[in-house]
Amino acid sequence: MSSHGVPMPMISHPAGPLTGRAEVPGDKSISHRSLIFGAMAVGETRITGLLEGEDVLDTAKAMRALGAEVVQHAPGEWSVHGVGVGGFAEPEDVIDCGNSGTGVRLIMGAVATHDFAVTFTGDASLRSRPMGRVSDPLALFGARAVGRAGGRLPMTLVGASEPVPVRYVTPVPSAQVKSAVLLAGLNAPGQTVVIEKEATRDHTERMLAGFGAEITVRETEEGREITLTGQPELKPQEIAVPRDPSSAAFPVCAALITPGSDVLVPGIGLNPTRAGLFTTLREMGADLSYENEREEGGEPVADLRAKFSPDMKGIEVPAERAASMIDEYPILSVVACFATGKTHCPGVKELRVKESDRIDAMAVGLRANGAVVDETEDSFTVHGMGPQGLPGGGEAQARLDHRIAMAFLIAGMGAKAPVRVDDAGPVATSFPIFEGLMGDLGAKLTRVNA
Ligand SMILES: O=C(O)C1=C[C@@H](OP(=O)(O)O)[C@@H](O)[C@H](O)C1
Ligand SMILES: C=C(OP(=O)(O)O)C(=O)O
Repeated sequence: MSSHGVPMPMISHPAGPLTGRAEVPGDKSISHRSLIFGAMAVGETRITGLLEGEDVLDTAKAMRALGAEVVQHAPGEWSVHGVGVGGFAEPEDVIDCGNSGTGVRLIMGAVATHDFAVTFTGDASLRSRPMGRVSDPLALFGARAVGRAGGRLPMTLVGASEPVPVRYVTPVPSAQVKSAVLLAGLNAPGQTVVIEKEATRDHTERMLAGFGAEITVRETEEGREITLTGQPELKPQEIAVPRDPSSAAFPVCAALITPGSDVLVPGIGLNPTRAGLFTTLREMGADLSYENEREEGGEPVADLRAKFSPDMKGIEVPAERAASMIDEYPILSVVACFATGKTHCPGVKELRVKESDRIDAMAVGLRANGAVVDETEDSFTVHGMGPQGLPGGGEAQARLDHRIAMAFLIAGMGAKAPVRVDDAGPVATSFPIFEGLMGDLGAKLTRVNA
């Protein structure tokens, strides 16, 4: 079920070879930021390759509600006429961010240093996720938040009328928390400093610098320290959004586990804060190569070529790598079923507060399809079954989580028997063309009645 629909069950049947070219959509993290930063610049930002998934479309609506002019000109081609830092207007209604943690947390940051109140909500998944991790640091700027028990949405944020700059050490490895503080800092006078002990994706730092903000990053004993000078005039940009490595993960992993496959996934951003899955797969012995390596918009980019890999081995995934592949653990746990030996993933407590509890969702769904998975509060282990792979034949619950739905649909392609997913609707939040794209490669996905 998407935030507005009925459940859409889907069955993924064991597939023949998957072959061809998989042009995945634009990066979700960069798409949200293009719209939000564009809305805070003075003048017109033009965007190509924007991800038109539900999460990003909800952010576009929110930017309109705050006073920016956001226009779609053609598929993927958008413009945002920004209102300048400090220029947002009080929205007339509640802001509904649907399924998107990134959307709600970044927008909460962006409005926290404006002198008005905004009420935020989302779908059942987003309403279950913790927002205190954002409202706590925003209180340091002078904002006040009232939400449901446990810091859940709906939540009303009363912005600071006289914001002060903040120094904040993030207590969890989260680019959303870091970004919320930096966005609030944009409209506070003086320098806002965020320190993160573990580096998380750095799109906010890179893009704000591109928009002309004064932002510096240095390594200190405490961690990675980011200093932003408040109240800049952000200059509008031309942004070409690179293709999303988190979406590329699905056709890549499908090829690795499906006999005879050879798939090319062109133009994928390999920013080191995002590319942990591909490093892990190569360590496991996957036949995954980077072709035509180049730079685009200051980011490393390559075409990924993935081939069926019957000789993968289970590995210990370093905990330090977790942030750089945090959204990819569901699909990694599927690939791990097809490797020989155990794959152990420590340091992944954050998976418990995503769109679903992803450790539990994967463990339960994989077990229902014949795998052995152990879990602790902050880790899990998949007992690989070697090239004979996953038996399949079971159902998995998507739990309003796009990555869980897609991971199990990919599992069915390499499994011995079909895998049924109770609801493929959430896939549209980040990868609206998934069904057609995988079908064109040779996957057999069928929609069934609820
Ligand atoms: O900043 C971002 O764009 C994101 C940060 C990550 O969340 P956390 O900040 O909660 O780790 C990630 O899981 C999410 O898909 C996108
Ligand atoms: C965690 C994710 O997204 P968000 O936090 O933006 O809902 C994701 O896309 O895997």
